[in-house]
Amino acid sequence: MAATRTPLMAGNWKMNLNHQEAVVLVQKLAWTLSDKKHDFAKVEVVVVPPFTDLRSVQTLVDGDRLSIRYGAQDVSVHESGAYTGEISAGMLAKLGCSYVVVGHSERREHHDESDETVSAKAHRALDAGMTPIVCVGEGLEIRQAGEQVAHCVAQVAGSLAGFSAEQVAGLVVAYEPVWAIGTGEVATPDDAQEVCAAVRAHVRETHGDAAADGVRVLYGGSVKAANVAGIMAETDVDGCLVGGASLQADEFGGICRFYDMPVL
Ligand SMILES: O=C[C@H](O)COP(=O)(O)O
Repeated sequence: MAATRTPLMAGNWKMNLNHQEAVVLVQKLAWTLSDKKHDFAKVEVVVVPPFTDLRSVQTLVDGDRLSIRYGAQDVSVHESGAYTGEISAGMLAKLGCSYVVVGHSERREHHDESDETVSAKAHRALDAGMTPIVCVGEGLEIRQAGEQVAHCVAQVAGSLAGFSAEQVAGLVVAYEPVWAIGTGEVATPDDAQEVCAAVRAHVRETHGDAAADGVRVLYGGSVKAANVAGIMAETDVDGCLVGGASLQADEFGGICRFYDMPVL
């Protein structure tokens, strides 16, 4: 983690928690962090609930003037129209979303999303004033073949197609090795650093120093309060995209306060 970039902890709830449960969790998280006098300027805290929870989260965040930010798990490539079941970037922006996750491995796997689709979604998010969190990552076979860097860099190249250097500087890329998602199989800090550094080096090559120094690269995959400090000690890891552990306020609160945690 470099001092020039604000660390970002984003909790991706996936398809968990209804809108009432969402309010309870965000309230608990806010209390937990406020108890510890969390400085949100020091570590940015984001929750990424299902679409159906967003309006309730917005009402709570606005009403209680919380510093927690929130985002959506996906967005349509289309602006509006006859696309049943789709949610547009404009709708999400209107709900006060700051971030949109695009190209999560579960979307790439279960919905066949290509880098081209991911790029189109990232453009929609950015055009609507939100920050895309662009996910990349390799499956177990690619990891075993030692091709994780080439694979992830290619995904980044495809997913960031058409973005200017200035735009890339404000983006977030999340490296999530698929074999470490929800499995308890956390990548080592060295594994995380290897790919995060390669992503940044690629951005430096294609978009220049300002973009490479600005883009935040997160790690995701079985992150917990107990292992977050070691991961965050790596130079090119600027935060975490957290799944399961973000469903518990205490655990996610601990992750957000990684600097209080022991390095294992
Ligand atoms: O978006 C989050 C990631 O898929 C990681 O999920 P996990 O923390 O449950 O392994």
